[in-house]
Amino acid sequence: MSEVVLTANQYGKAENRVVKITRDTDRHEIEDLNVTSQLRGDFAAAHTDGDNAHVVATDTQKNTIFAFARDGVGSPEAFLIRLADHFTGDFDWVTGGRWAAEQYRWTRINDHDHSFYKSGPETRTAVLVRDGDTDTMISGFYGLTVLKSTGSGFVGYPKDKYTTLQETTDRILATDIATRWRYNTTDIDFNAVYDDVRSIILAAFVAEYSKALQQTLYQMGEAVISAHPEIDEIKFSCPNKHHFLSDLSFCGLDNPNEVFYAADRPYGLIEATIARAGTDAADPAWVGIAGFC
Ligand SMILES: O=c1[nH]c(=O)c2[nH]c(=O)[nH]c2[nH]1
Repeated sequence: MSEVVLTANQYGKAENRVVKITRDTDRHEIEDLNVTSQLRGDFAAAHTDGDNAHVVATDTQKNTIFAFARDGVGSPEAFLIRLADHFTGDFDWVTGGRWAAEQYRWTRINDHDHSFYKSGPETRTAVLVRDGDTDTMISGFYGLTVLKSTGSGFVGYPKDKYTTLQETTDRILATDIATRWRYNTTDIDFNAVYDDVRSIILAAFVAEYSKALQQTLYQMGEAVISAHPEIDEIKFSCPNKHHFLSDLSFCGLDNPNEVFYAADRPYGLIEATIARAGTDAADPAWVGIAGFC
């Protein structure tokens, strides 16, 4: 048998679906999350000898998540920091871990006190990686679908014998924004910064004529990094949701950019990372976050 060694490992309880209702007054608040806890540290004996003396049960991790929710969530990021502090504080051999959350959006129905509709698919994300004394927080969202019906074009690309795409200076630009950004600190008001980053991204989508989705992603990232010194890096993964002009000539109709066929596949897939100049591009906290380059 070959000699082997245990290298990377982590474990915990994945996808704990926690809904917290704050009902101190008649006007309830809802926080709806999917939380994953994974511990890192000295767990070698569990793997090599089946010795569970260090294995904080995944069931215990789940219970801790629900117990902490009793006090409220606040922000997904703050909730993850609280979990990390607990597990690394109470168990000497837990030297770090990875805690992740998704948060689903609920909006009041007609400003009602305790009735809501789910205003997804837009979903907020947070990942905290703790390695000893180092915390790295990566926040983001996915599923925010945006469209502009003009103010976008695509020209000047190389043409070869396989090129059929016609140049256009007036097209629909539509995408589902998925983004994650890395903070260089955890000492911030995460909800306030989140709201601001989201609105900066939307404002940048609107602001300028788009010569390509690539340019628009870069402008979004540049705006976020410029406005937020506590963010060093932001990634985007965005499908180009093609809207093809429908040819209505078969029945004698013109089509001045009014009727489109919304193709669902294939789609262009445009991904980019925009970083503050001089920051380390290979932060290990990105490992395990799929779907971004
Ligand atoms: O914004 C775009 N970027 C591309 O790279 C591309 N390629 C393509 O066919 N259409 C588009 N649009």
